[in-house]
Parts: sequence; structure tokens; C-alpha cells
Amino acid sequence: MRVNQLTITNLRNLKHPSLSFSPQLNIIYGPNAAGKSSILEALYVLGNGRSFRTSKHSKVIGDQYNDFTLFAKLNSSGIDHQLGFNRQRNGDTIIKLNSEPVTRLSTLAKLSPVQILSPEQYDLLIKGPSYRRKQLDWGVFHVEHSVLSVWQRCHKILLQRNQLLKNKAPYSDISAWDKQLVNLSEQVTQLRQAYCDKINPLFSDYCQVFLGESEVKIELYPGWNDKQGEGLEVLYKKQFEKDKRLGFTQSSIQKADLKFLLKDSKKAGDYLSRGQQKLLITAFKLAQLKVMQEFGLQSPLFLLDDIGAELDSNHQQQLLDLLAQQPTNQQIFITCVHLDPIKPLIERYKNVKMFHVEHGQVEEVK
Ligand SMILES: Nc1ncnc2c1ncn2[C@@H]1O[C@H](COP(=O)(O)OP(=O)(O)OP(=O)(O)O)[C@@H](O)[C@H]1O
Repeated sequence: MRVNQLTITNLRNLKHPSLSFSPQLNIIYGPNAAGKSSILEALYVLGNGRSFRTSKHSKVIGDQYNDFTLFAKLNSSGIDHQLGFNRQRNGDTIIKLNSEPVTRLSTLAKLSPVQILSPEQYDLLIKGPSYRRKQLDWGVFHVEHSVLSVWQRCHKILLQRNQLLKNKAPYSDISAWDKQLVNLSEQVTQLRQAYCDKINPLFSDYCQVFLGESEVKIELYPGWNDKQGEGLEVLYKKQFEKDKRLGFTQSSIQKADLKFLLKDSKKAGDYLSRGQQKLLITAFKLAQLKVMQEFGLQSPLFLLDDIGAELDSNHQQQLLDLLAQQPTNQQIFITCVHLDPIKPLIERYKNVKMFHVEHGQVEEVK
């Protein structure tokens, strides 16, 4: 996946820049509050239909305007496309792909996958499970698109089951759903587990680089405890009375989590310093990128927001070294305040474009 051109209209402080990108390395630099991250935000919206910085769509629209618009020329799986995205202050969204309306966000996700490493992501270990689950499912989806329909069917049955539990329906009515629910839950779990198995050796290698420690892994918690290996259907039977009291299904794929474990199964979130946690997340994101490159249907855009801000110069250099080894078809976007620390990276790339941003004005620097 590659974005060749992007025109942004009225997104945050960006009025109407029209940018033509390098297929490899793009550096966006300038002082604080210039609008650098807003360019990454626009790229992120192309693949996700939402910002990575806020869930409130209206915050992204430039003050004094009623909507923002993106128009991109991109190449996805070797085919050129034109993608238009418009979001109104009242929440209405119009998406057009090659002039045809698009109604599903999954179309965007398949077309233009985006991987991001930004300061917001460094809280991965201390945030709730839903946040880690999203990261996990993003990766699973991009390796195996079919997971979406399985997940959606599973979710629908869970909703029906929960409604019956709320209505205090008898066990016979509820258990009628259980076989199907168990089957779909197991399919989702197998795909999630397969993804974790792909991530782990790469994650361990990157942790060796950043933390000097390779005995690190992610472990999938499927969403239920089955210590006796009885299977989910038996658990549903055993948990029925409690589920009924609570009015929802306690054990489900929607409770799944990713555990980040160190040597001797120590929890990374409890043990690592804040700085080490950042390095661990960086390693995880790089491993996710590599899995996409090796097993995904296409490589995502890789966005690195504020690359210099959170890592010391040693680790920053290690990250830059790894970026310099990326495949030539990997498109990368980096924002930074100062160019000096990333000059060695720029020198190692053949195809680099640099954009200077100040007060929302973007200028390509030759
Ligand atoms: N809805 C909005 N309308 C107009 N301006 C906005 C809006 N939201 C944020 N801004 C402003 O847009 C500017 C750009 O912010 P952005 O986060 O993109 O800057 P940045 O260059 O990445 O800065 P930093 O280096 O400090 O992270 C900021 O001055 C911010 O106050």
C-alpha cells in the first residue's frame, strides 16, 4: 500500500495542503504545534475512518469549518485508486472509492492498512484490555480478512445470548445458541493464537535489540479461564446461573486480552520502567509491521509520530537503523521537530521527500 498524493482540506490547522509523497521515506518536520501530526492523522483516517488521537470526530475538523475532506491517490495491491473522504460536523461521512460510494469501514481497512507508532501508543500496557485487543485484532484482520465475518457472527450471537440472559430466559432457550457461539469463538481464538505465534519470534528479536532481553513474549488470554480443559460449552453450562444474575456472558472473545510477559512470566507492565515499556511497545509495533510484510495481503503505511520525543538517543539510533533496513516497497512517514538526529537515516534512503510544516503551511523541501 502506498499513498502517492494527498490533498487535505480543513483538518485541524491544515487549510488545503496538496502533498506528493515518496514511495519510501517521507520526513515531516517543523516546530511544535505546526501541524505535523495532523498530516499523519489524515493518513490514518484514510485506513481507519477515524483519528488515532481522539474518538470525537468534530475535534479533527478545523475550527470555523463544517467539515474536513481528504482526497488521495493511492496504490493498493498494485492497483491505482482514488479515495475521497469527507466528514461533517454532524457526524455524516461520505467516502468514495474511484467515484463509487463506500459504506463499510472494512473496505477502507482492506484498501489502505496503516500502522502507527505514536506517543499515544506507549500506554498500551497500562490501558484496559480493549485497547490491546484492538491492536491484536487489527493484526489478525490484516493477515486473515475472513476473521471479520466470523467475529461479526460471533458478536451477533453474543448480543442475542445476553438479551436472553437479561430477560431471565431458561437455560434450554439460552443453551440453544451455545454450540454455534462456541464454534465461532474457537475460530476467532485460533486465528488470534496463530497471529500471536507469528509475532512472538519477531517480537523477541526486536526486544533483544531494544531491551537486551529476548525472553519476552505475548500470550493470548482468550476471554475465559479453562484451567481444567473442559471446553467453553461446559463453562457456559457451569457459569449459567452467574451469567443470568449478571445479565451477560462472562466468558467471551470480547474479554480477550494480550499479556506481555518477561522472563519467568513476570508481567511487563508491573516490572518495566516507563522508558522500557516504550521500547517494548516499539518492538511490538515493529513485529506487527514485519508480520504484515511477511504474511499480510499487503504492507501497511508505517507512521512514526514524534520519533525523537520519547526515546533516548541510543535507542532512537537503534530504531533508525531498523527503519533503514525496511524493504524498499515499505512507505514510511516520520514526524520530528529537528532533522539533525535523523540525518543518517535520510542519507541511507534513495527516495526521500521532506516537508517543512509551520503554522499549518506545508512546503516540500528539495
Ligand atoms: N480543530 C482544530 N482546528 C484548528 N486548529 C486545531 C484544531 N485542533 C488542533 N488544532 C491546532 O493545530 C495545531 C497542529 O497540531 P499538531 O498536533 O498537528 O502539531 P505538531 O506539529 O504535531 O506539534 P508537536 O510537535 O507539538 O506534536 C496545533 O496548534 C493545535 O492547537
